[in-house]
Amino acid sequence: MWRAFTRLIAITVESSSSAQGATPHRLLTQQFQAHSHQQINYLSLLNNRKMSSEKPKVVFVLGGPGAGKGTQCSKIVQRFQFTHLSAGDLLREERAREGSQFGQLIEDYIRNGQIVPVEVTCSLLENAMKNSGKTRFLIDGFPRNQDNLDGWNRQMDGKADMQFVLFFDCAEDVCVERCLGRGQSGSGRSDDNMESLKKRIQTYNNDSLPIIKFFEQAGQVKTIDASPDAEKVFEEVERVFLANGFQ
Ligand SMILES: Nc1ncnc2c1ncn2[C@@H]1O[C@H](COP(=O)(O)OP(=O)(O)O)[C@@H](O)[C@H]1O
Ligand SMILES: O=c1ccn([C@@H]2O[C@H](COP(=O)(O)OP(=O)(O)O)[C@@H](O)[C@H]2O)c(=O)[nH]1
Repeated sequence: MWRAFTRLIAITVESSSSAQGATPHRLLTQQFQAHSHQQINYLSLLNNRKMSSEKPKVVFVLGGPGAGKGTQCSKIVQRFQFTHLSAGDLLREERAREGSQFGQLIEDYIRNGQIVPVEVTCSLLENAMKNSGKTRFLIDGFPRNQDNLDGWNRQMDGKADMQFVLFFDCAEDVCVERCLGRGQSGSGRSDDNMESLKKRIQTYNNDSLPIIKFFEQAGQVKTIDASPDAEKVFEEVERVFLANGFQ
């Protein structure tokens, strides 16, 4: 049945532009929701370690594709005691995992610049948090839309303390240039090309920016100008962490 489902997804992606009033994302999500309930449980079963008794502290790291989130997270990890969890990397790992039931689904979403249903992403994040045995996390590239935010609140309610959102503010043309540069220097990513990038940017503007605005209205966003070179950007980042009590 799952194979039939993934085939259906591929067909849906191809043909959905002609479907009346239905975006590819909506169709994919509907198909996913209709079939996912039995499939998803195994992700929860992957974890068999217990989380430490201290409630984990989480910083959400957001910004456009190529804004420099991953680059800055590596620097934060070197300077402060944080564990970096990139939602995109976890999805790519799951896609590559032999026997994964979600491989094709993840690939379809990523290539189309769309956002994977939260049940998959949030389970991967929660498992990674538990398995790390650590208590301070940078959650990079998540939550990216309302579905992500709702899913996180549902699944992680009472299990983690979100400290703030680190937002890398970066002009669209700079983001595009950086992603294409990353593709040319051998990222091997199936979405570091102009065609996927257009869709990723559209998704970012339509779905992710409203989430950043939501956090901003709640006074939870620390905005960093991501346009200077990486060292300069990190000077600002470091200031934010120090000002928020991290050593
Ligand atoms: N401040 C910066 N200035 C110039 N290039 C950068 C900067 N930060 C990151 N890059 C480069 O841009 C590309 C995207 O950075 P990355 O950290 O992977 O972004 P993201 O995780 O936001 O997608 C990489 O090739 C990286 O080396
Ligand atoms: O929570 C997430 C994070 C990533 N993605 C998918 O993974 C892609 C790459 O995300 P990543 O954060 O790795 O890269 P970025 O777009 O920020 O460069 C996105 O376009 C989405 O298709 C997703 O569906 N949910």
